[in-house]
Amino acid sequence: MSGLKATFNRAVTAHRDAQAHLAAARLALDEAAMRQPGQDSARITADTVHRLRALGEVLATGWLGGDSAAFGHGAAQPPPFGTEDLRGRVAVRLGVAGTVHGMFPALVSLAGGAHLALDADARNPRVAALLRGLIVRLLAAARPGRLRVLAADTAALGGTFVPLRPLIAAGVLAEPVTSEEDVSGLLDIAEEHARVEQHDARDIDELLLLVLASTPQGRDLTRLAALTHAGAPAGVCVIVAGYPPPSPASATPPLLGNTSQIRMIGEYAQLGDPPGESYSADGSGLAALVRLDGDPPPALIARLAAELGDTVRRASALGFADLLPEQPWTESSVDGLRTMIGRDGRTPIELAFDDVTPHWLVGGRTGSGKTVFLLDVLYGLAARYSPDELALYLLDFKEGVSFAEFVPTGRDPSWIPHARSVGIESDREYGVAVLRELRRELNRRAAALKRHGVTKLADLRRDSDTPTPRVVAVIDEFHVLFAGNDAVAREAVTLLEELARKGRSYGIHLVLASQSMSGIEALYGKKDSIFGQFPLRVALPGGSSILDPLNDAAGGLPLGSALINPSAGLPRANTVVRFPNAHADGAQVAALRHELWQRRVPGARPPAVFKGYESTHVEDDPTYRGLVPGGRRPLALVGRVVDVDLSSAYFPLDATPGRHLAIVGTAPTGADVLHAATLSVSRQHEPGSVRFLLAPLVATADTVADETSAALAAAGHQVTQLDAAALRQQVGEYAKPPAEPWAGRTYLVVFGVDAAGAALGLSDVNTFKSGLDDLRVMLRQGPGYGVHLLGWWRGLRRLADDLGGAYNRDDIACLVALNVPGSELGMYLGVPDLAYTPRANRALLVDRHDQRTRLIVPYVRPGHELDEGY
Ligand SMILES: Nc1ncnc2c1ncn2[C@@H]1O[C@H](COP(=O)(O)OP(=O)(O)OP(=O)(O)O)[C@@H](O)[C@H]1O
Repeated sequence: MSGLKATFNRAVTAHRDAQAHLAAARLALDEAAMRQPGQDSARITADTVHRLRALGEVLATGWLGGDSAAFGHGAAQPPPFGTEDLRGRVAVRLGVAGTVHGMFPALVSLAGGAHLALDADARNPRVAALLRGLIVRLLAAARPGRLRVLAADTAALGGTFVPLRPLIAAGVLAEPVTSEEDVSGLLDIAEEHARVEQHDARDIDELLLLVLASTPQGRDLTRLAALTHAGAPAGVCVIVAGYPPPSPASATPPLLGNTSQIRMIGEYAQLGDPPGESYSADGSGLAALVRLDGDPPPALIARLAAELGDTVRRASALGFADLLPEQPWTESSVDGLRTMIGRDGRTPIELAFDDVTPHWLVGGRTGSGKTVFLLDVLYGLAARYSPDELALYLLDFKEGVSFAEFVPTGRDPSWIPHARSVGIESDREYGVAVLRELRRELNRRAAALKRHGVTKLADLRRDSDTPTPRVVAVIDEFHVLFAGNDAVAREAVTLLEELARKGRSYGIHLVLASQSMSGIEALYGKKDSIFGQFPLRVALPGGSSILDPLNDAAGGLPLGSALINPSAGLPRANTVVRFPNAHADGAQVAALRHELWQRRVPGARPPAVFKGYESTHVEDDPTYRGLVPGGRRPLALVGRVVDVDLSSAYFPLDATPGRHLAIVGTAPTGADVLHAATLSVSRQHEPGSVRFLLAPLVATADTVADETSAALAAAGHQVTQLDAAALRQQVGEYAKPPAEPWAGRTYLVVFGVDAAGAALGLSDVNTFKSGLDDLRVMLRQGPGYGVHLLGWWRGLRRLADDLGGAYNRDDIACLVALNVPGSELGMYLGVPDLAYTPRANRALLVDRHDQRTRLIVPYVRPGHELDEGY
């Protein structure tokens, strides 16, 4: 008993000796600020907060029985706001303890390698309040930038930290994690932090405070224990509730190091001996029960959040402008490209496309900030390097507008002069077209190196006057490319593999971004061969799948931060950076884009743009506008090819048997395609030199047929309307050799050929031949006399029947398939693995004579609604 009494005396004497009146005054202040429930918020002034912080520091230096002289700051001159750098131990108040001699603050040693454990978890409201109070006190005491708090609450799903929400909202406190998986992620971050701090022999840069509202289990508890043993240089402080966990007597939980243990006894707490010191001779801790401070009043938290939020924002403010160089376009990309992408604490972090990290893999769940991160990178690069040093290919597969701001629009004519092609809501086929284009560029560069007799791109750049910019190709949601084990996916894999393997030597760099890698590995056993070439991994929140399976540090990342790993995701190579939100700085981004655009060389071309959702009109096609009479072979234009340049999709109609056009499918777009094909051939003939026989056989096409007829007539062409019977008769005529070969071309334009089935089935009374017999002869011989059929069939079966079976399918060599199932089409064409999925605004162009198969955007008339029912 006398030992205990001596301890009390020591505690109280320490205070008395150290200007007890000052301590008492501060205690009173503390009580006023922290303990009075329902306190009038008007009384909590900035001054109160300042003084609270001051108290934090005084308490920190005035450990019981320690250096009492440290109290000598004097109440009149409280230490300045947030001064604690948390490099060594600090003492933080838990509550008050009392003896017969009076009350004194009960302090616990934290930081500097000291930790705290509570035997009840945060489901105990007093424990929850204590955790909140400790976080508030430490935040209040810490110098801005010196303390980072990560909190986990699997016990109450985050409820423990709800009262601290103003601090979370202000960015002072990271969003607490609530799942065991995310707790593992926090431990990863803490371990990484410890490793980095220990490595760097200098003082710790930042204290990481890990607050766990309950004790993790199994391996994670072992990891937590290891952190408590890591010592002061690790810069980690653990506060864990619910330790030791209830466990069978046989299983002893891993021992925590340098940890004060608190035992909850009803509404009191019993404080164990601080690490390395003792209150008692027998090691039983402080022999006075501690009445824990209650919750910090909400108004106080709000004030603190406002002040700290401001300071934090100012101290660590990271705006889009911070990523930009002083002067645009001054860097050379000979040895690589580099740009700043954000900060780790206060340290700026640069990433590079060079020999070490030629390609990047970016992962993160939807909404994790992938687009923003990519925009930061792209604008950072575009501001540093001129278009002679950098070219961009941007490809986005998702619905949205990731890269839309890089291309001119009706409202804003500017574009990023580095952008060569931009795909928005792209098709997989467009993706493959871009990859093919990149391979062509790679081959061009390989040939140029050979020609110049050099082996390195840098040497080629020195030897040649032609700029050879480094190429960065960004593919957002690239997993879409692999969706479906078909020819498109296979080609994409092959191209990606080649580009990833050889790109480094030729200055072609890939950035693949995705929300998920699952599926890709299952489909192709090629994960390693492709992704092994992507040493730089950028994991945003939820992006662990791009890291090594043992590296789940991305689990607890807050929005606006990314884990950078230049070792293909291996654990222990992580750096967490914060990156600015380019979306939030819209005006600055637009200003930069305009500035770069103004700097473009005169005559620079805007990027080729593919917008997957946009329909296309023949009138806008430069090829169409350039058509004039007199060409050697008339071209029937049907749409735009889904390729990098969106080239015109057409069929040359020459004298080869079978040069006719069949548009197939029930989609009303069929009539529009026929309209475009007819108008395009009409532009290539002088009026009067050609005949158009127009058969509108189905009601759905009447409007289009009338428009076609009117447009032809307006252009001065001769147009004759046919019904089914007249069509049958004309087909009979054209099955015979004309009296005068090459009297001029004739185009039979039939809207709904299938509707002529009955008429074509009739036999000629003289020749006994059916219209179908005549049709087949006409199809073979007609082109030789300048007769071409342009027809829309609504079913593939009807077309096959009209031709007399698949054997005759070359009799109409030019096909535009709309909503025809890929398997049916493949069977008809004799191509079993045909990769075609019918969808609105797309068609497949097949030219049987030159073995061309292309996905196209078929022409529609302006105002045509996209077909439904796919
Ligand atoms: N650095 C940041 N700081 C603050 N907020 C950010 C930051 N980066 C992104 N955000 C916000 O997160 C939200 C999602 O960002 P973003 O659109 O980039 O995500 P995403 O991963 O591309 O999502 P999705 O895949 O659904 O398109 C946006 O509202 C954005 O403002």
